[in-house]
Amino acid sequence: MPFDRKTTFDSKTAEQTRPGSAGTSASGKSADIAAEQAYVSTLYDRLDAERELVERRLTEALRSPGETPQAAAEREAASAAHSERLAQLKAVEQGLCFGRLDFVDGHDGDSPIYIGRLGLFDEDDDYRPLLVDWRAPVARPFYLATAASPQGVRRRRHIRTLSRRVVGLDDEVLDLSADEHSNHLGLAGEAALLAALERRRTGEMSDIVATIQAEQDRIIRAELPGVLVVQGGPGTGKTAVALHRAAYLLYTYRRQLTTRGVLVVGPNSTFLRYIGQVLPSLGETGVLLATIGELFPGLSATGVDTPEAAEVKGRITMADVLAQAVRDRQIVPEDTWEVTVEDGDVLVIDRHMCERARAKARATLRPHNLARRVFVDQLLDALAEQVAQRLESNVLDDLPEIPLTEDEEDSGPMLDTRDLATIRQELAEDTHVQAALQELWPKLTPQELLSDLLTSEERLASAADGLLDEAEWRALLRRPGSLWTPADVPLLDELAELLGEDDTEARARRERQRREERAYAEGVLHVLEQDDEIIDEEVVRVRDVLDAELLAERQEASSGLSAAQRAALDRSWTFGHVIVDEAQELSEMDWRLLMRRCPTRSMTLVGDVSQTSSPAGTSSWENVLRPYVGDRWRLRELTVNYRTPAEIMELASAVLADIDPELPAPTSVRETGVAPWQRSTSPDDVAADVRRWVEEELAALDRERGGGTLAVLCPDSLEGRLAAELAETRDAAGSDDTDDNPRVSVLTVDRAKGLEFDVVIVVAPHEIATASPRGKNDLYVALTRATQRLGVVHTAPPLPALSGEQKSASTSG
Ligand SMILES: Nc1ncnc2c1ncn2[C@@H]1O[C@H](COP(=O)(O)OP(=O)(O)OP(=O)(O)O)[C@@H](O)[C@H]1O
Repeated sequence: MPFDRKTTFDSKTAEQTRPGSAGTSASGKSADIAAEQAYVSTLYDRLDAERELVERRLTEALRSPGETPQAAAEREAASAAHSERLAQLKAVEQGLCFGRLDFVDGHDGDSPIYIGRLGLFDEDDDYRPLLVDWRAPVARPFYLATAASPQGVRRRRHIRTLSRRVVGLDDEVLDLSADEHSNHLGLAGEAALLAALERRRTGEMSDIVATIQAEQDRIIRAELPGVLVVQGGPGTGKTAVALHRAAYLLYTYRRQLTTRGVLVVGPNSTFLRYIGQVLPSLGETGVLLATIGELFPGLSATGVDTPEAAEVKGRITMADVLAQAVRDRQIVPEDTWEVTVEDGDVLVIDRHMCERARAKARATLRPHNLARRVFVDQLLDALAEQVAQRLESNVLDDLPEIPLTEDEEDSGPMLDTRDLATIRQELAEDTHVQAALQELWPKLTPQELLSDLLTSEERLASAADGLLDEAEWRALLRRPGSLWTPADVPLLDELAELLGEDDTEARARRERQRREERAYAEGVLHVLEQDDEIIDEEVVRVRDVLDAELLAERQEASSGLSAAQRAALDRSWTFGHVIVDEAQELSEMDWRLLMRRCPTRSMTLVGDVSQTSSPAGTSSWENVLRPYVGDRWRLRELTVNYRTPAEIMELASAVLADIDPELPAPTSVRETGVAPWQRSTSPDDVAADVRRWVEEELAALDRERGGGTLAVLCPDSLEGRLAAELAETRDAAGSDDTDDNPRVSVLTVDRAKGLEFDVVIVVAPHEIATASPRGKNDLYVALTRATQRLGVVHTAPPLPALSGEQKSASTSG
């Protein structure tokens, strides 16, 4: 029995709920719960007091008049800081304290420490820590200590609470005799972990802060710099780890990350909604959660590409196609152009003039819209020269020809540079000249260029010449007015770089603002220094710890908008750290965009190359990263599956082996004793049969677990039919425990990426597996979404991997 030396008891029975007790009596357990309740209540009192204080400060800040611009800025900064702190204090209400460590004699002053969602201190007792933030180094043994390596810990206690009430305690005594009996997966706080995993699922992910496991903790607390890749099979906690890492980094490297922000990229908006509550529940709100399709401010990418188009758009070759598409817009006319200017004169633009102007503009190596100035200058000079020559010859034509005498000199051109400048200015303002210049070297936005390109056979054929074959570039063609798709976003981003933006004025404005902020910060430092001198000349001078640059930065960071909010509005924002979930789905062009957003390459990439569905996604981390960081990246693996019970994983593993026998399947942490079922039906009856089976499963969920979620996962072709058939069942089942999300969902596999449900019914697996080149990966994803029960509905003969044939073939082979 793995539970020796582990004791679990709850407040209702005060009885141990696990076998092999450490021998605590029922009255002893009640006394323990009562003692912990008293401590936890003190913590909530402290929390309430702190909330009151911050609320008072916030009200005062909002009331302060802010008559001068300086006072108004101070007020805004103070209210933003107080509001953020208040949000943090409110977010930790549930599960404020979840752990306690008792140390062996002589270790850390012998007193236990309590671990929770944030740090609380006793102001009346020299700021003695009452509660330690889970991210603080001193809390680490809570996640890492084992009997073999106890790190001074004698007992680890998980404290279970419901609202503010202590409802149970799980104890582990860490001594070597316990190690003899410990589980083979080396789980910490096993009873608390299993209780968390057994919990009913809602449509929202929960945090795992109370039960983080050692292999996860090492990833969460890995150092900030560099690229860290986390590879792990389904259900190994990659998403959970990624989000807790964001919270840890914000806590540990607050200064660096508050100003630049953290970006978390997820595969789709359903997924972002699913994970949306985890960081706020950990008291962190300064993180931008986005899909790649949301990373071009002001654009909503709601269109859908064909798989062929998505694959081609994701290729790195598209960077060259786009560069060529930009060059194609810098025109040199075959024939001479005649431009009739506003006063009726006809000017000539010839090939030679354009070639020279274009060569000069390109030689600057500036982006298209910035190099345009050079092109325009060159051409205007040439045209002004043409006008000048014409004027001179007109004047000379009108004069009688008088030969020069011997002592007379040719007086040179009749028009001086001022005249030329005037002519040039008139030409620059002439609408016909402007139209010609716009045609030869147009000022372009990324949207204009991409839309022109994707709707024109001629433009595409030219830009793709030598880079894509005809079938490939034809896959990109679309009708004018089509919606933008997520795969367009990295292309638009690339074009934004190639085209550039003439932002001279905006930059001057920003520089002015920065100078003002710095001047303001200097003023604040001056005032603070005077205070210093009045109070105590011996104390460290303010300027020793703060300089105006830093203060200005803080001022900017706290001026109403958080870094995440500012980043969401700014395409060229660079983040302090970027976390990518389901990273295997990103295309080469997506990576190019992300690397631009993170020049320091401080990144955490989590994913599973066995789950890649996107035709543009990757099956090798090395291929993805080599162009950007060579081999300077670290790989960590997660090996334990916390979601999928062993019975379901056995079936899913057969599909994984069919994809590639070398790919390892993670080990399930628990069994449910319920084997997945498989039933067959005809394509005509599938909708009605699935409905019947869904209703049976819902009834079983209600009976056995008092509720829970169910998803039907199906190929695209069946989604509409099944959704219609299940509409009533879905309405009748109502919403999950969060009251927000329906209990029953019908989803295609790409929408179910990263999600989980208590029960999953996979319909038409053969169709899912054959619908795309990575269809078997999709099937593997679908089969690993359930936490309790799985059903498989066949509308064609079962795939060998699911019928067990493959297994028996390989066994007999
Ligand atoms: N240490 C833990 N304590 C409690 N629950 C955990 C722990 N680790 C993971 N889980 C739970 O296991 C489930 C799977 O985690 P998660 O979704 O992060 O896995 P994943 O590796 O991202 O899966 P996939 O690749 O299949 O999307 C979630 O319900 C998560 O809360």
